[in-house]
Formats: sequence, structure tokens, C-alpha cells
Amino acid sequence: MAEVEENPNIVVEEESIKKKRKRKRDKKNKMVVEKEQKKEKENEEDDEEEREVDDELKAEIKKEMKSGSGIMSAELFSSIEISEPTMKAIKDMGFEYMTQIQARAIPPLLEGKDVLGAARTGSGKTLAFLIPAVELLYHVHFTPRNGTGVVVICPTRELAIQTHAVAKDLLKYHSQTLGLVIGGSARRAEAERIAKGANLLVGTPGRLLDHLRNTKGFIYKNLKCLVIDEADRILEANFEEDMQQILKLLPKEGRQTALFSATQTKKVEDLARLSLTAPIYIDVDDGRRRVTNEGLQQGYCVVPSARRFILLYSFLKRNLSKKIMVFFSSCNSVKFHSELLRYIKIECHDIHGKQKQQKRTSTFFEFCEAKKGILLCTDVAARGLDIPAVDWIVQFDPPDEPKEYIHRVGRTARGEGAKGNALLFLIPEELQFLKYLKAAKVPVKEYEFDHKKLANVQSLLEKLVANNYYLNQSAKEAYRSYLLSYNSHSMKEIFNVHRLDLQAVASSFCFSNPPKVHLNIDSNASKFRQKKRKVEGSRNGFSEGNPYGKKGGDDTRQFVRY
Ligand SMILES: Nc1ncnc2c1ncn2[C@@H]1O[C@H](COP(=O)(O)OP(=O)(O)OP(=O)(O)O)[C@@H](O)[C@H]1O
Repeated sequence: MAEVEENPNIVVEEESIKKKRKRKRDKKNKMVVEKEQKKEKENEEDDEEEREVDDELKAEIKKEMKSGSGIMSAELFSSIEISEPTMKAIKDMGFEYMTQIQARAIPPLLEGKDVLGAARTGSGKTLAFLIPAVELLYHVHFTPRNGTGVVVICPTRELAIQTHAVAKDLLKYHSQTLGLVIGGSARRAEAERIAKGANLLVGTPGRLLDHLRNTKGFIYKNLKCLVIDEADRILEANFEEDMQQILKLLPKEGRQTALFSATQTKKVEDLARLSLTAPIYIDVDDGRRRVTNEGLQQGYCVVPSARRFILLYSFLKRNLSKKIMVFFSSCNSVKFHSELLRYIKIECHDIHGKQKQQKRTSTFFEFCEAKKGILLCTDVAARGLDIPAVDWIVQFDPPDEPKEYIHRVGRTARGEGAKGNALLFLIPEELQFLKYLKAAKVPVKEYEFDHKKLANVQSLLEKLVANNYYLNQSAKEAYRSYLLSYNSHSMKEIFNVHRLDLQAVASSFCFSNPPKVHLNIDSNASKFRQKKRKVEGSRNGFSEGNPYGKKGGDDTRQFVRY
């Protein structure tokens, strides 16, 4: 060491090394500081960017709200006064922002006002009426001893089951009780549940009336709120008698009433029956240029009657990886077509009103869970059902009116940003229906299909149906039901059974000739035929002298009228 100290050069050298090291340290520190500053700046920029994205998102939601194209609102559930247990349940469902119908309908309902709510399919109407219903029961401290405080009426059993399930989730952190009453299920178990006290009761009209009349211990004198889902349907003729009786039995004094639907009724006579008090009419989609969802691509194809099934078969075969619902006009037609498709190795589910409820329910849940598959159904599945991720809605038989078309296609493209497709089959005679769809603000494009690409299986199918007794019976019933439901179509000027070419109709049910079936077609038919003949001649050969529409001496078709 001494040697080192004595050597000035070395000392100088040490000094310079120290300086160098210090410079290096300083440089390093400077770099670290600069790096940190850069990072801070970047963070600030990120924050700024996030704020901008947030603002953009909010602006987007607001813009959508204004333009009416989206279903979401910019309002948070937390911005309205909802109890903690309900709020917790909503959080569990994963919802933060309200949909537009929820933002507009929940506040007046919470205030106890009567509401008529209209918003497109899949826009969250169920929670719009269930949240205030649950809040009402909670705030008036309903206990099982008080009986039923809220009744929710749905037109179909599956919809009631689904609404009951949503109510169950919403009541998760509440002490209030819940009940479900639907036709086709065990009446006694339902009665026991009611007698124990079901504060919120969901049901279909017939079974509800049955319990109101016959179930001992059903306390409904404390009813505070009546909700009618798919109100326009419930107030239609089929439910009229049951509804009249239900409304007679339920208390009116101090009762709140809420009506919801995608196609809301405005008929004064419907509303008068419900004794509404200064109802608030909320139509979220008022002024929108279309009534169906943005993400829904809709088309129709014109197909000769005889080729309808072949087109359906070819379509399904090409889309086996998709989730598809096919609508028919009768239970028998669903039954036959599902049997036929299974025979020719196309797996499918079927749901219709002639099945046992247990089968209907299990099919419904199976199809809900399926990633792909085909469900053949009647209009029993047209309204309200929230089946996840349906790709295609095929209307093999036309709906009774544009309103039903809207509900059917509403089973796809549900919720914000969802996509879906719809295909309507029309025979050339039915093309006028498009005019009515247009008037109802439903945008449909023509989808062309290549006739040459259709499967060449007609004669094979005819052989199959001719040689299989059960399939043959089923086909006959389906053919008959098709004609009967065609005859009862509400838009008779378009869907006129007397204009149908029966030979062609029979072909689509895989018959080589129209089968002999018993029909009970209205007597106005002959008047229509006479009138029609004068105007455009007889297209299908019906006349007084030829009541079965035979097409000449060698016509072997059999068609019996009663
Ligand atoms: N606030 C929300 N945010 C996000 N999704 C929601 C919200 N509210 C409801 N949903 C979801 O939107 C879907 C459609 O809701 P819902 O079944 O109530 O529609 P709807 O308006 O009753 O349709 P329809 O007219 O066909 O009966 C459901 O899957 C539901 O869980």
C-alpha cells in the first residue's frame, strides 16, 4: 500500500478511475431517472388513453341510445335505488349497465306506477319487470304468511319456467318465496307450495285460474302487482276467457299492473279490462326504422310448394354444424318432419303442444345447452324463450301475422351485438306477405337458391313414406293439419287454402298423390271459390261440379271435404 501511496501517478490514476466511476454512476442514475420519467409519462399517456377510450365508450353507448340501434343504456344499475340483496344478485348475473327498457321502465315501476313496456326481442324485459317486483315484495316485508304479492303471467309453460328461473336468481339473497304454476305439471305439489305462501308467483293462465278457483289456502287478497309478459298474446282470443276470470278474481284496489311485450298492445279495449291507472307507455324502439335486431340478417326464398321439404332438407344438411330452429304451423307437422328427418339420418329435437310437459321441458333445456343442432317447433317456442346462440331461424310454414314473425326471429341475435340469421319460406302465391312485413318495418332480402343443387331424393322419400306405416300415418296427419292451419290463417287474402295446389302440397309431404284426409273447412270456401273463379279463374280446379279439384279423368288424388 505504502508503495502505492508514494507513487503520485498511481494516485492520479486512482483519482481518474474514481471520477470515471462516479460519471458512470451518475450516467446510470440519470438513465434510471429518465427511464422512470419515461415510464411515468407513458403511464400518464395510458391513463389518458384509457380515459379517452372510456369516454368514447360512453359516447358510443349514448350515441347508440340516441340512434336507438343498440339495446344498452349508459345507466348503471347502481345509479337507481335498488336494495342490497337485489343489487348483489344482479352483480352475480354479471350485469352492470341497464338495457334501455330497464333504464326507462324500472324507475316508474319502483314508484308504483302502471307501465306498458315495449322493446325489441332479447332486450332484457324480464329483468325490467322482475327487479321492481322483487323490490316491492322486499320493501313491504312480504313473508310466506302474507301469501302472493306479485303474479307474473306468461303465455307458454317454457317461458314461465324460464321467468321463474330468473326470479329465483334475483331472489337469491332475499327471504321472499317463489312459486311456479304451469299446465301439464303436478298440480298437487304446486298447490302445496301455494298454500305455504309463494310471494312471487309465475304461471300460465289456465293453471293459474285453476289454483285461484280450487286451491285451498291460496292467499291472493294481498296482491300488490300483476305483471303480464307477452301481453298482446295473453290478451288475444285464445286466453280471453281464462284472463277474464283471472282479472275478476284478483284484487284491483291498490294493485299495480305492468304489461310487457316486443309487440305491445295499444288496443283500448284490451287495456280497459285491466283497470290500469294512468299507465305510462314506454316504447324504447319508437321511431326506429326497423323493429328487429341490428345483428339479424333476414331473407326469404320463393319455393314451389312441391319443393319445400327438399329445400329444407338440403338447407339442414348443409348447416349441420349450426344451431337452428325451424317453425311449423302445427304439432302434427313438427311430429312428422322430426320423424322423417331422423329416418333419413338428420338428428333433431322437436317441441310442440301435444307432447307431455316433461318431454317438452327436457327438450327445451337440452336445446338451450346444445352448441349445435336442430329444433323443430310450433309457435309454442316463438315468444320470450332465451335460448343461447341460435344461428338460424327457419320459418318453414309462414307465421300467422308479421307480429308473430318478429317474435319467431327474435329467438336469435339476442342481446347487445349478437348476430343471427333468419330464413322465411314462401310459395309464389304467398309473396304478398312481404308487403306486410315491410309495413311492419321488417327488412327482408330475397335469398336465391340453385334448384339444380337441391338433393334429388323426392322419389326415395315418396317410397319411404309409402312403405312405412307409421311414417305414412304421421305424414297424413301432418298434411291434414297443414291444410287446416292454412285455412285458419288470419291473413286469408294471402294464405288462402283454396288456392293451394294440393298435388304440390302432397309432394312436399312426400306423397306421390294427395292422400285421403278428413277436413272441416269452412263453408265460406265455396263462396270464395265462386268469387275467385269470376275474377281469375280456378287455379286448383275446385268448382261446384268438381268439389275435390280433380284434374281430369286420370286424376287419382283423393281429397275429402266435410
Ligand atoms: N342489463 C343487462 N345487461 C346485459 N345483458 C342483459 C341485461 N339484462 C338482461 N340481459 C340478458 O339479455 C338476454 C335477453 O333478455 P330477456 O330474455 O329478458 O329479453 P326480452 O326482452 O324479454 O326478449 P323477448 O321479447 O324475446 O321475450 C338474456 O340473456 C338476459 O340475461
